[in-house]
Amino acid sequence: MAEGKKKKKIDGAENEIFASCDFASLGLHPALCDQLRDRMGFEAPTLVQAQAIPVILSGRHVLVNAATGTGKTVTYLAPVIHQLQKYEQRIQRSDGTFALVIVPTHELCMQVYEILQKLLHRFHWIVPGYIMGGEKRSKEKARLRKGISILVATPGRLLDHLKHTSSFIHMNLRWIIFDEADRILELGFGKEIEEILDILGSRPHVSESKDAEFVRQNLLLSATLNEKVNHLANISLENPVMIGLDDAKTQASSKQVTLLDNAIETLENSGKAPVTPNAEYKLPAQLNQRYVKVPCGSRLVVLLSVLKKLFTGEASQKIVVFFSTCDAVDFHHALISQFHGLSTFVSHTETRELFVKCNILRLHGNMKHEDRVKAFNAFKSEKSALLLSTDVSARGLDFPKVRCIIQYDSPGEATEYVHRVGRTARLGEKGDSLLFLQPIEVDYLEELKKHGVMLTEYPLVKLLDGFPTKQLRSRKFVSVEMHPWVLDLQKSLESVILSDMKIKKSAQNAFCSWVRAYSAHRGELKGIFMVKKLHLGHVAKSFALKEQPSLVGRSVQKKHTEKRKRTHKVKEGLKKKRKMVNNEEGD
Ligand SMILES: Nc1ncnc2c1ncn2[C@@H]1O[C@H](COP(=O)(O)OP(=O)(O)OP(=O)(O)O)[C@@H](O)[C@H]1O
Repeated sequence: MAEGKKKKKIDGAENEIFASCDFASLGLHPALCDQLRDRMGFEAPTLVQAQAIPVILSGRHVLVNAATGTGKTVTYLAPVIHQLQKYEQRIQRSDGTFALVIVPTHELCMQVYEILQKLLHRFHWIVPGYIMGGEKRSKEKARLRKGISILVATPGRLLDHLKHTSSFIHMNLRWIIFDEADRILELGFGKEIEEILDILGSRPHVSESKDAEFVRQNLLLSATLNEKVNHLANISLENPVMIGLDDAKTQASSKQVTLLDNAIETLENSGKAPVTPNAEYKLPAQLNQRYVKVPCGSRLVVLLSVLKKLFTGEASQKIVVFFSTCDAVDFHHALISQFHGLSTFVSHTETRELFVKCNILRLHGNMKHEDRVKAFNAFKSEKSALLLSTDVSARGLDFPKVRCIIQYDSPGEATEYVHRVGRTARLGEKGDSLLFLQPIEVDYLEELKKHGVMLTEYPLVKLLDGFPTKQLRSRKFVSVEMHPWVLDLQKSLESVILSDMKIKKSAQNAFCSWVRAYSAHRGELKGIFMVKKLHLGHVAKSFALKEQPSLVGRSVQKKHTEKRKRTHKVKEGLKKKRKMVNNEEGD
């Protein structure tokens, strides 16, 4: 939370974060403005808030596209609260739900709910609430029966209650908001969303329950929009105002965006979302983006070396490492939490210390709900910690002061790259990101370039040369794989695996699911991340496994074929595949 943050300018006016106006001038109620200032520490609106809030207050449907960490949550919550507190007759719990916020993950659900609670402090008659997979249905039913004015929900659980909880009153529903709209669809919840919109009678031209006084207003928000959002926009928004979709227009207007008419006039579009396949994504200008080219077999050693360097250089810092599967998160968490470094080289006292000295947390969709909540809260409040995670953390989560994002397993779609790196460099803060690529994967940089994302190379050899080794070093450049530090560290890692059956099993599981996830890349990315180009022996090495690659490889291939056959039978193949990797998002 960027509480008490001052106005900030980065590299000139175009990267200005805050607008030169105050919340009151946007038309918000004074008590809400006090709340934003006193409780949240927000002195001025961000640019997107200044642009969008007046438009949302006008009642129009809106599609908002703004960079990660620019304050989109308050952009939609503040106008909704403003309108609800304005009702002549105070709304009551028995009136049921007035606003619905649909989000893709449990963590984002909790986060939005917490912000809501803070914003509603002075408006005690407006009741916030949440429903999401993992929670007890019976408790949620009881809360819905009592009445929730603003409800935050994941799509699967929401649909469940819409169908089976008769005491869920939604006849007064006025707002439906999709936060991280594209992710909800990517997770395969398109059908659920259509069903939800049908049940709520909220599709344009379908709804007959509209009267002049009580019009529906739907909002869609994301830092990245893709073709899927076009579809959602078409089925849920009616003649929407687009905010942030046309850079030239929005930047030109960003200085005097406080007037509603001006904002609508300047930003209004035809009503069809102009999303092109190669749309440029907005990234925080102050984000330092790099990639490191690492041969497959040396990946684990390089990851640990980078982490060691980062945590040694700056003892107090927060780093997130993204993996493609839950098993990979579990394995690396277990390994890093017990690895003490080079067994034959460091002194006795040193070996007692962890190789990467920090609090190590993990977060993924296969964890128990309570453990997810614990990890999420811990990483939020820690001053220094390492979070190992799947993409369950990639969207919308606002962990304060994250210094660096490491994408150890590549993200796939460029949109996912943007959201992962968006966990750092929020609201004008500094941030670094590092993308791991194997030499056979470097074409991925071209893929990112198509979306205006440019990375510079990380000096890997310099990093490796900075570590001590037993062997005398020749002056000549040796390959990364043959670097003495890499050889020594790899040996030590392999000895940990050899001496502990439990962690060995975890490494094998992680290896198998990693290969499965690798083969699940879709579309053009299949041509970059090709399983057949992988050397499975080297992949095994990257899990510190010494096993013959063919043994593990065969079982993986067999499992993979079986899985494919099963998946074919399931209608919604995409949903299945994504859940295999990330599990339980959106339910
Ligand atoms: N006007 C403001 N002044 C100061 N801080 C703000 C303001 N508005 C939002 N913030 C803070 O900025 C941070 C980012 O906000 P938020 O999470 O809403 O961004 P976002 O655009 O939704 O990001 P993402 O695309 O990653 O979901 C939060 O810590 C929030 O508290």
